[in-house]
Amino acid sequence: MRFPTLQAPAGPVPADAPAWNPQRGGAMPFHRYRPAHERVHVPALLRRWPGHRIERAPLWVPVDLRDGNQALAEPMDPARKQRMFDLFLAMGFKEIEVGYPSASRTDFDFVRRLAEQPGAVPEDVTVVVFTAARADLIDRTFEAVEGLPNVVVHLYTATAPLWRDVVLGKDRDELRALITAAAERMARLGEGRDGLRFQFSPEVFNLTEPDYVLEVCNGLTALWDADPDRPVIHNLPATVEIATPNVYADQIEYVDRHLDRRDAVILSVHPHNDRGTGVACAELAVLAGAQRVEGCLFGNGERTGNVDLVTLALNLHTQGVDPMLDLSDIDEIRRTVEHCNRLPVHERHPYAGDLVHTAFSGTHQDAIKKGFARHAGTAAELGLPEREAPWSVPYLPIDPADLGRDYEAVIRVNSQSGKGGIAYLLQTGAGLELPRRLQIEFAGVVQETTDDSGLEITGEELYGLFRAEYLDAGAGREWRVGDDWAEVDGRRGTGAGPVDAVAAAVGAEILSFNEHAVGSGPDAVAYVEARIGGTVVWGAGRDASVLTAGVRAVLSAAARAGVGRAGTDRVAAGRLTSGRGRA
Ligand SMILES: CC(=O)SCCNC(=O)CCNC(=O)[C@H](O)C(C)(C)COP(=O)(O)OP(=O)(O)OC[C@H]1O[C@@H](n2cnc3c(N)ncnc32)[C@H](O)[C@@H]1OP(=O)(O)O
Ligand SMILES: CC(C)C(=O)C(=O)O
Repeated sequence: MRFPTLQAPAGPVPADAPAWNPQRGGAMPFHRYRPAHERVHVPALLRRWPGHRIERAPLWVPVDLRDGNQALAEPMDPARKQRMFDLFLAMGFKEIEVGYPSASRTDFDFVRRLAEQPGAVPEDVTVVVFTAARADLIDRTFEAVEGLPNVVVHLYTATAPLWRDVVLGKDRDELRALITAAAERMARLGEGRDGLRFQFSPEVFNLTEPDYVLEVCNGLTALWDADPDRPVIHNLPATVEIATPNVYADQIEYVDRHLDRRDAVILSVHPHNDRGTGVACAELAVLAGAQRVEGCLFGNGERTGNVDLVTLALNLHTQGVDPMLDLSDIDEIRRTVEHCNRLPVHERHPYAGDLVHTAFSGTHQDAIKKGFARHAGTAAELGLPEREAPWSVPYLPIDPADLGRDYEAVIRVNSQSGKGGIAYLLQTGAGLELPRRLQIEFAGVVQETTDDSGLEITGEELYGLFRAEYLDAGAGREWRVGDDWAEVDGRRGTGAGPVDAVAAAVGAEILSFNEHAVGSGPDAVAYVEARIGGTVVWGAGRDASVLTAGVRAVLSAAARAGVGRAGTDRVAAGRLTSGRGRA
């Protein structure tokens, strides 16, 4: 274990490093690996994909019940499989890979139940089943799908040189012969069956020579006699992600442009996420010509997972493209997937994590608060409900409401928060609209508390702090007022109105005064900024009477300036008993 004595790498600074970059290398055995472009050569290509845009959703195919399932320590039991399948239907998937029926009894029985239970598979939904290129497995697969009206039988074999050599022990020709024999068997078993289509995956496509992929795929297109009404699916997996996404896009575009009977082929992709770029690979592949994407919800799958279909779909949504899936209750989807997979979805997972719409930091909160206000204004101007108005709020790429979430978690306060977030929570939680300078003053109070505790503070706790600091500050004082006079604890003052008169009675000069009703409830809140004894302080009061709220705000400011706090000022000593109010 080197960590306790970890030192900066000792290697030399590369000769061509610019002066501003003093990094030294040599700490990691990187020389053991070869770059992707040496492992797979994509023939020269005048790329078109960089200039394309994604303007419609590809055909989505969830493979959670097969590829996702084979990655679980505890594979799904039949109840969990059914629950996941029902979720896919509810979300609007039209093609669903349901298992590897020749591999296990659970999968076989699950497919049989779908075939035998009336109405288990809606008419417009196609079931995909997976098989290796082995006669016994293919036969069992066809047994499983007997009676299903719309089926894709998905054949796979690894085609990359390392797999040919190490795993299958076959050269290119021998492997092509094995695939062809399997495909012929499938064609024979499927003869005369309506609603049956075929899919082929050259596993580890991304490490396979492109000309070999074309040789095999074009051979199968011909063998299965694909046509536009009964297209074949060629699915090109990045089984183990090994290169930057642009390399995958080049590979897909190359195949797209060289496939035979292109209109009789659905070009599909199946990215994994070993480099953390599965989503980018899928998106660039669609730019490059892919029409169908296989993946798993929230990116479950072998090793670092399959590409995440939820992220892909919502990436489209946030670009104004119909994702063609219903993701409007993301938390229910997440809960179901967590239940079925017995794996948690990370708090930072795109779109779905618990924390992904939450800002803790001050400047982000300030921007979001302003963004919400602007959004409400825009909606009003357009005469649209806020849920319908165009969305453009800083730091929130999606309206959480589109995913069935409320705004409660959007702003949360801790020691890194500023006035904007605090004001937002007081506004949304307690209906208080603090004037800007009071926001600044109160933020200091909050900061002291959160710095001391190191903890987050909830909206309720914030209101408690505000009440203790301001609303209760002037409590315990006796006062009465007339139109232009006031008496506070026996001290008299006069002014243009009762609140002015109270200010005069406690020796305060009012610099600003604001009041508003609290939501649709009976209470009003008043805020006073006052100069008292040379200091400027804020006070706030709350009451069902606007007048009382105003008086209390002045008394609160006075108390906070040290005037009238019990034991600190002589007016606190004597109480009038005939007053009209008690602060
Ligand atoms: C990238 C992917 O996701 S591929 C899908 C992988 N999924 C799974 O493996 C889950 C389910 N699989 C299983 O339960 C089992 O592997 C079974 C039941 C299908 C087969 O089990 P077994 O007969 O015991 O074989 P085993 O699992 O050892 O498979 C390896 C054999 O299949 C061969 N093989 C591997 N892939 C393929 C293929 N696509 N087509 C034909 N043969 C293949 C291997 O070369 C090896 O053959 P060998 O025994 O002659 O050396
Ligand atoms: C065989 C294909 C579809 C696959 O699961 C993979 O390559 O990951």
